[in-house]
Amino acid sequence: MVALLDDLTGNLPAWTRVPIAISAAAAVVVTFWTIRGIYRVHLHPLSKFPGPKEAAWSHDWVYRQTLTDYPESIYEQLHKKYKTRALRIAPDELHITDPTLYKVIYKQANPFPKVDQFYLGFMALSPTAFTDTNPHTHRERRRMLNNLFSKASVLKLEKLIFDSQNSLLRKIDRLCDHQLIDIYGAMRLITTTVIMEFAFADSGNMIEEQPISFSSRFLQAFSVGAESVGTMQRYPLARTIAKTLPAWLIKMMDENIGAIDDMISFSRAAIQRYHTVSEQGKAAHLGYPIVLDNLQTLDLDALVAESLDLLIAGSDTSATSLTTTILELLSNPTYLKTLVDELDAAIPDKHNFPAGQELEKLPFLSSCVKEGIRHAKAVPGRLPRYVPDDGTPFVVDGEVVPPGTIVSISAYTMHMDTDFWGPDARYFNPNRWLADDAKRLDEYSCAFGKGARMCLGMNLVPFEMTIVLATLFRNFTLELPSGFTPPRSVDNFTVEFPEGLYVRVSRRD
Ligand code: HEM
Repeated sequence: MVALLDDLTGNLPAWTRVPIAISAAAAVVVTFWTIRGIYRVHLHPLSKFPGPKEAAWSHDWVYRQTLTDYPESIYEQLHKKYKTRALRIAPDELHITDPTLYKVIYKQANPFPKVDQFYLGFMALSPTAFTDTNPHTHRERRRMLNNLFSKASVLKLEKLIFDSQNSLLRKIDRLCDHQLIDIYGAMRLITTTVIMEFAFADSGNMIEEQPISFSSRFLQAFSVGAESVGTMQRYPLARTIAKTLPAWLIKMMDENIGAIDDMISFSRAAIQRYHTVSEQGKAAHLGYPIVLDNLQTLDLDALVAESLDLLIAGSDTSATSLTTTILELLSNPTYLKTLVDELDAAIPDKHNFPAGQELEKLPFLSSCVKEGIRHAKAVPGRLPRYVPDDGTPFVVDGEVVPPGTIVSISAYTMHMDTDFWGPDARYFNPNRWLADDAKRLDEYSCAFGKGARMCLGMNLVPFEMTIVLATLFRNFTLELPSGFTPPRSVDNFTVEFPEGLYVRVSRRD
C-alpha cells in the first residue's frame, strides 16, 4: 500500500503526500465498511431474518437502543411491525419472542453459553458467578455460593432482615410528618443493607448515612455506573481505557465510568473492614453465615469482584420489585385494602410480629410478592447467549438459526405473553396466584431466569419482600400524593426509577 502510494504520488510535491495518504486510508475504510454492510444486509446467513436495515448493517443500532429508557418496548413494536418472532437487532444477533424456546436457550444441562462481549461490559475485576462465561469455572463458583443462598440459609437471615427493616421504619417514622417519603430510595437502602451485611457483615450504617434523605454515596455511584454498561459492552477500547488509566483521570473524562471505580473502592474497603471484624470473632455471633467466609480461597481481586457483583445483583433488583409492588398496591385501593385487612387479622399487635415463615403463609401477601416480582420484571431485557454448534438445529419461525448467532428471550416477552398469563398479562393482578391451578404459573415466571444460570438470590428475594411489605403496611398508611404521575422507569439491565417514588406516609396503630 505504502509502495503503491509512493508510485502514485512520486511526481507530486512533498506537502501533498500526507493529505493524499489520509484520503486513501479513509477511502479504504469507507469501502471496507460499505462492502461489509452490504454483505451483512443482503448476503449474511441472518439476512433472511427481518429487522431494521440499520440493525443488520452495524452494532451501533442496538447500542443506541440500549441508551433509550426501555429497549424492550421498542423491540416489541418491531416484532409487530415485521410480523416476526426472530427480529434481527444486530448483524449477529436475533431478539426472539417464541416462548417455547425459553427453556431451550436457558436450560439446566448444557445451556447456550453466555456472550463474552455483553458480560465483559459489567467490568468485573475478574470473572464472577454472574459474568463468568466459562461453564466449568462458573460451576465451581456456583458450588461455593449455592449453599449460602439455599432456602435453609436464607431463613437464617430473618433477624438481619427484621432488624434492618426496623431501622428503616424508625427513619420513616422520624421523617414522615415533615416530608414525602422516597419509597424507592428507602427500598434500595433496605435491600442493599441486607446484602452488605450478608456479604461483609457490615453495611456502614447506610440507612442513616444521610439523615433526611434516602440516598447514599454507594447507591449514587451505582446508578451512575449502571449507565456506562451499554458503552462498555459496545466498545472494548473503553474497557481497556477504564482498566488502565488512573481513577482520577477517568473521573475527569467520564463520570459514569469513574463511578465504577468508586464502587470497587467501596467493596475493597468493606472487605478490609470484614477482615477486622472476622479477626475479632464478631462474625461468628451473627447467627447467619457470611458470604466472604465461603470465598476465602479467592484472591483479593476475585473477592472484590464477587462481592461487588452480589451487591449489584442483589440490591436494585429487589428494590425495584418492592417499589413496583408498593406503587401497584397504592394505585389499586381494592388490593391495598385486602392486603392491609389480611395483615391486621394476622398481626393484631404490631409490636409482636410473627416469624417470616408465618408471614409467607399469608395468601394475599405471598400473591402480592409473586405478582410484584413478575410485574416488575426487574431484569426485563436481553440475556444474550450463543447458539451452540452441537448438531441440534435451533429453529425459529421455521428457519434454522446458524450456530454462533447471539439469541435471547427476555423476561419482558415471557411476562407479557397472554397465552400464559391471560388477557391481563400487562397488569398487576395478585389474584392470579390464588387460582386453583396457580402452581403452573411458576413455570412461566422468568424474572430470575431459568436453568444453570438462574439467579442465585431467588430464595432470598421473596423472603425479604414478604418481611419488608408486611412490616411497612402494618406500621404505616401509604398514599399517593395529589397530582401524582407514575415515575419514569429506566432499564439499565436492571430497572431503576431515577426520580424515585415519593409517597405520603402516616403511622398506624
Ligand atoms: C427481584 C430480584 C432479582 C431479580 C429479578 C434477579 C434476576 C436475575 C436474572 C434474570 C439473572 C440471570 C442473569 C443472566 O443470565 O445474565 C440473575 C442472575 C444472578 N443473580 Fe439475580 N435477581 C434478583 C436478585 C438477586 C439477589 C438478591 C442476588 C444475591 C445477592 C442475586 C444474585 C445473582 C447472581 C450471582 C446471578 C448470576 C447467576 C449465575 O449466572 O450463575 N440476584 N438474577
